[in-house]
Amino acid sequence: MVPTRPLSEVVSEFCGHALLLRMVRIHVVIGGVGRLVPLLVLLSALSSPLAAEDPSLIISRFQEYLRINTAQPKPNYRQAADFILAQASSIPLESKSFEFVDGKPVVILKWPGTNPRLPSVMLYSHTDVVPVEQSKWDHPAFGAHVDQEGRIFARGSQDMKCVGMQHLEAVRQLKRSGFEPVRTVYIVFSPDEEIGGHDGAGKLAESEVLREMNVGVVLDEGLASPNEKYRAFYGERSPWWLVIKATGAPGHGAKLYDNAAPENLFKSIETIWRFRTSQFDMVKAGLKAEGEVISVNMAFLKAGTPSPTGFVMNLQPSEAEAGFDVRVPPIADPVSLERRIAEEWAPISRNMTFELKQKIAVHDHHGKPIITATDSSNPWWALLEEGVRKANGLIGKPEIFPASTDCRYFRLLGLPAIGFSPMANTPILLHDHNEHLDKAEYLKGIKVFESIIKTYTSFVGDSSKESFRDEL
Ligand SMILES: CSCC[C@H](NC=O)C(=O)O
Ligand SMILES: [Zn+2]
Ligand SMILES: [Zn+2]
Repeated sequence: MVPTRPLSEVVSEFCGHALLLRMVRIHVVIGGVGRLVPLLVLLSALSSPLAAEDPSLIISRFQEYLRINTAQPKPNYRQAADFILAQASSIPLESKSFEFVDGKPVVILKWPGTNPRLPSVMLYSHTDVVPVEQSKWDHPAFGAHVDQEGRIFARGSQDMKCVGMQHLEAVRQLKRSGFEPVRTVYIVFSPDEEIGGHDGAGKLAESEVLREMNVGVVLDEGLASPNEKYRAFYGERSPWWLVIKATGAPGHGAKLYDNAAPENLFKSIETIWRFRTSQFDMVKAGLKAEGEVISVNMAFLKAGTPSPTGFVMNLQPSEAEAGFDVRVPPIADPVSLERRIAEEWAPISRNMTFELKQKIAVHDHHGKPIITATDSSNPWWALLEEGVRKANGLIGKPEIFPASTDCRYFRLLGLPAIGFSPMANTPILLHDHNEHLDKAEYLKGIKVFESIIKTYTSFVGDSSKESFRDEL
């Protein structure tokens, strides 16, 4: 069909680009009007640097990632890596996958800067998620269902597949807009954070691969904020996983006697709980933030003599133990905490022993807290705030992350690492049932990252403060 209007007018409506109009005229002369339809398709692709992308496509890519079941203890890392690599080639970005440990890929995407000598910006996320109790969810945890209010339900929607995809989408959009970063940007996807990150971030941090990336700053995960201000984290508490064990004489269930194992364990639990209350009270009173106190929570309680029908009921057991997840802030004194454990929580005088199954260092090898500076000695903090502000976002005061993240591996190298997941006005649902994130909030987060990436990669000031090599 020959169009009833001049071809140039149709095309002008379609993409509004003078250069392309000229190309149309040339092509029409060569190929005739019969080629109009494929030509328009071609034009729409060529004109994409100017067009904003359909949000439903952005959301469907997020859903696709959420639908990959990467729950511990059997994450499908292969499928996740394939998905990320396909995304990279569609942007396009250079990509490489490293298996420091077999079957646990670290995928690294690269957007080269115009000045590759400047330290790079690393946008970091983990690909694994925690397991789910599906029966307690209203929607399939790996279905990425969007409800009527626009909430996307999936394990990982907050922790932290949202952030990984936002990094990608922000770069995709910036590239489309024609933006050219001065600094190189790396987008890194790592395995195993939820089980300690030893085979992911741990291996990357000690590798030559990281040295060659010449990283100047790391952005990793933060937490959702129930109010309008985003949260940013400069440090985190160290997990100490404590098991205390009591022993005592066994005896008849009808006999009252001192120093039975359960009694000894209970005395410790009472002491530990008084300590827990004292810490929690400071948070409740608003004197300290959650990340600034030592938290202690019971993980398990174990005693009793098993029988085919349950437990032997008329026998007082000779052993009893309890496990605690203790979280130690970087400002706490780890030596006095360990003394407290030995002297008050598991004293030998009460036939008690203890073991720290996990004891992540609170201080670095100089005996200093493992934290990222938030003052003028670290330009990246103020630049983060600037990037958020330029995207019309609000950001709260620097915080200590209450749990643990892969940031610690990079901070230990002396690199500035900031925990930041742009989710405002969002309930904190990481590791919870019905984890979800609002569609609009997700899309807003992409804009925030675009602004941060622009601000970070355009910053060319004082690189003398950036090098971490002399720390090694
Ligand atoms: C021993 S590292 C454990 C890491 C884990 N990270 C997120 O939840 C955490 O429990 O904080
Ligand atoms: Zn996480
Ligand atoms: Zn987590």
